[in-house]
Amino acid sequence: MLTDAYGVILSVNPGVEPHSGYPPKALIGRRITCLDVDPLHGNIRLAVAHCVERLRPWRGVLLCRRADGRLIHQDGVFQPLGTGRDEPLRLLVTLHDVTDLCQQAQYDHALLQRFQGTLAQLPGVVFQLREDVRGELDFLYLSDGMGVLAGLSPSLVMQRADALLERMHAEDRAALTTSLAQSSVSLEPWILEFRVETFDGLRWFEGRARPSRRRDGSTLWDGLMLDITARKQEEQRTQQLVSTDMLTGALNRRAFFDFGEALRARAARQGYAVPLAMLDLDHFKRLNDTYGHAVGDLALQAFAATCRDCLRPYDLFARIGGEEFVVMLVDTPLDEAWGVLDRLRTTVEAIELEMADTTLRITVSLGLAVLPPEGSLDLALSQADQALYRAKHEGRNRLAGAPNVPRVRRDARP
Ligand SMILES: Nc1nc2c(ncn2[C@@H]2O[C@H](COP(=O)(O)OP(=O)(O)OP(=O)(O)O)[C@@H](O)[C@H]2O)c(=O)[nH]1
Repeated sequence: MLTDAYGVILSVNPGVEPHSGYPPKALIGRRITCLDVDPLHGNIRLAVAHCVERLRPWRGVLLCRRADGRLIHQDGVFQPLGTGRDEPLRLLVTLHDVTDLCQQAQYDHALLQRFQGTLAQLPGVVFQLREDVRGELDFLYLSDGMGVLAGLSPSLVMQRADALLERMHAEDRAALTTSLAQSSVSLEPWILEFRVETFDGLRWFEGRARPSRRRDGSTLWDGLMLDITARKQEEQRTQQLVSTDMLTGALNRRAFFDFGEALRARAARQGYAVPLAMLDLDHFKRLNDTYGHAVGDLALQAFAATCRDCLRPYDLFARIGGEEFVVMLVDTPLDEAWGVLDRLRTTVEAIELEMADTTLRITVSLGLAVLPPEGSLDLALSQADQALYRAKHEGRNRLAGAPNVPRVRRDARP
């Protein structure tokens, strides 16, 4: 349709009737603002003013009222014509009914809002992660759970995936790289448990996602991260219960063979030997018989606590029999092992168990063997046991080495 500079309709094409409901004749001579749902303040008035003042086209969505009163959305284009000096200014106006499109957009928007509301309520983080062909990772989407669970703003992590990766536990970061690479090649689901440093300390997460390959060669994972800290703590408590000797707090026999085997495999891979010692309290039957089983228990507890103090947290220390213990010294050269165990022996010797009318002392005998890189744990244990037997035989309260474990004097100092 064509209007003058005041928006008065000069001519219309017949197509105006189906979507406005007005016969063309009924519109000629009226202001075009009569089509607007709000003739005084609506967008049609603004569009006309814009074109007249700036002599530039205007485009936008107009909310109009049809002749039958029904509201419709129109995509309106207002184009100024005749902008020369002698020509009167006219406006060429085209209107397209986009009501269906707008309703669809409103519906989609409402759906999206509901969907995002639901995502925000989930006890986890919904994410979409992309790995491009150069192996660079970036999050295309992260739900608000990222902020709630890890204290990291989703938009920050979307800008820079490293903001999350840098907070991951170093061991888990390596596992993440490996597991994503495997999932990307095989297109098998990705699953990983990992730790993240959050505002609330170190927390455990479980990530699960399905990969898909995109046309540009990148891989896209759609998935979920859940906070599994409570479950992990429970698992750790249970694991501790089943692997710990209740009386002394040392690892029990079963745990020793589990962890010892893992330690053996790691040492074999890395090609180093592990010193291994058997420890047995001396004349323990006599102590039990003289002072009673309860005092014997106290002695075992004091002994185990002393051993823990003398060893490093990552050495393996376990009670494998009544008053029999075993130690595996991690990352320790054999000559140092002599020194460590000698110090342990003398520290045990210095334990004073205060009784009502006396002070009890205990001693320990030790047998040292070595688990070579390709050796067997059972064989090393039996060699340590034979060395222990020799220590007992030679008078107790001493450290003896298996035949293949020569004593190195310089490190045998207390
Ligand atoms: N109090 C207490 N005693 C235990 C426990 N487990 C084993 N024993 C006792 O430890 C003693 C071990 O005695 P033996 O194997 O004869 O050895 P020993 O008396 O220490 O003699 P040597 O090893 O030759 O110095 C036995 O009397 C067991 O009953 C325990 O959990 N608590």
